[in-house]
Amino acid sequence: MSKQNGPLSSSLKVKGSLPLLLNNCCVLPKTFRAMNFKSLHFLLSIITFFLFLSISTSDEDPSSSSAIISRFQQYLQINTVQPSPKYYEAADFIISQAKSLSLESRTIEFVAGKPLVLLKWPGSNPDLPSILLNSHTDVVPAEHHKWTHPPLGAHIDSHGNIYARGSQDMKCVGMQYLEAIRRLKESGFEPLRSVYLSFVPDEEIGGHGGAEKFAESDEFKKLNVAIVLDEGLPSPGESYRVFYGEKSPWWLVIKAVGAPGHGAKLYDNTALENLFKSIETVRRFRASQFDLIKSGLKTEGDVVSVNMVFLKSGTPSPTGFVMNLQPSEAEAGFDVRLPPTANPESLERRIAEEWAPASRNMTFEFKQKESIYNKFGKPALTAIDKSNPWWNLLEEAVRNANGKLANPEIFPASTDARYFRNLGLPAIGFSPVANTPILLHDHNEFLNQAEFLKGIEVYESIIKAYASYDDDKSTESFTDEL
Ligand SMILES: CSCC[C@H](NC(C)=O)C(=O)O
Ligand SMILES: [Zn+2]
Ligand SMILES: [Zn+2]
Repeated sequence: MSKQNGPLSSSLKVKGSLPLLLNNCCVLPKTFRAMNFKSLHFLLSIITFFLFLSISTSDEDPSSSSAIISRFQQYLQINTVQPSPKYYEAADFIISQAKSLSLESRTIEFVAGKPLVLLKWPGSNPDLPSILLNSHTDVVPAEHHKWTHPPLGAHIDSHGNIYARGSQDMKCVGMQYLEAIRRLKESGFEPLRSVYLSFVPDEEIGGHGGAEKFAESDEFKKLNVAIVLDEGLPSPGESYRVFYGEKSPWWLVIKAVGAPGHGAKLYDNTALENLFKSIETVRRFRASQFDLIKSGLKTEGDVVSVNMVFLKSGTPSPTGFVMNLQPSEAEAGFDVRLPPTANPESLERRIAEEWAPASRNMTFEFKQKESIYNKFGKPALTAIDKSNPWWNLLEEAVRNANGKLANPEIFPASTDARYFRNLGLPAIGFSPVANTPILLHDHNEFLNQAEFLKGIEVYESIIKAYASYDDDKSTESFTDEL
């Protein structure tokens, strides 16, 4: 299930080619005479190509901005798009990075074909609980033809914006962790606590084959984790958004049945009429929640969100749908998200009584229904006051890196952090990406290279503060109720 990773073949294989090529250049005049124009041109092209490769791969300082950006581009170019991510390519890349940083690495497959790469920077005091920096390796699909630049190209435009699926969600964060560690190592910093990095599969499809199994595993218990950092969201403004909890997904399907009949006939209780009554009710509820945000009474993280994601009905025919037949069945799917402050019992009653009432012959089922509570029966929230030293350390570390945190929020969707919070562990959602439009799962997802580099400094400050934190209280087991 778990394997220690052995040495990988070097990616700098062209390193020794330069002296050989120079030797060749010395004999060029003799060779010129023997060659026709075509073969000379060919030879010169080869020389130029290898010279370029030698310069770009061997001589570049690995800590230079261009080398850092180039590694980020390489990671973005690996096709880890759901539903067929090339996980082993991503794992090989991460392990090669770990090797260049002298980090220990292990690959664990909780589900066959879905490797989770776990890296370790050992701390000098192994008795102290550790730090876990989590990121997922998979990305959501993209509609290639609707992008300005190919979603797996990692093209950098004239403004320094890097276009790629995963540039915000969340290959940026995975690479920023690694680059921050590179900088800390170069500065001679030695961690007191061990720092782990988990690169997990399948977050975008629920995390069941990745973080969920990891959090439940004995391997995870042995890490003795004190605090988890995971993804947040980009901030359009100057301040970094930060998340101490998240909403729980309830993926709901409502089904209506009714008497079929002629498309021209007006009668009650058709399946689609029944369904539309429900859709109207759901829309009124949605509007009431949205109004609370619009009026400033509540924030996005405080309300229940509900959005219709599919509508299914009709009688198919070879040319489309039968147009003069009212169907006997119809269904609609809703993505409902509950904040940790919601009352799940009351929402479930609302669904049964108002959204899908049996009195209208309606039924409902959940494709996904996650609890808002952790395993101790409490809302899965990370403390953001003095009781949580990791929160204070984060605030201070971001400040020390000349950054500013926005007011902490509830993440409006779901992340793998929930699996760690469910254990009672503190987990903070944070992507050090400011001044950037939120383009997760959108067309033309991009991240500016300067913003990416700035985020590395922020993590450098955070990892340094976390890995140096020496306090007796933090040695308490966090698998106990907080
Ligand atoms: C419910 S698991 C799917 C996870 C996904 N996360 C994000 C950040 O988009 C979501 O909230 O839909
Ligand atoms: Zn993500
Ligand atoms: Zn995502």
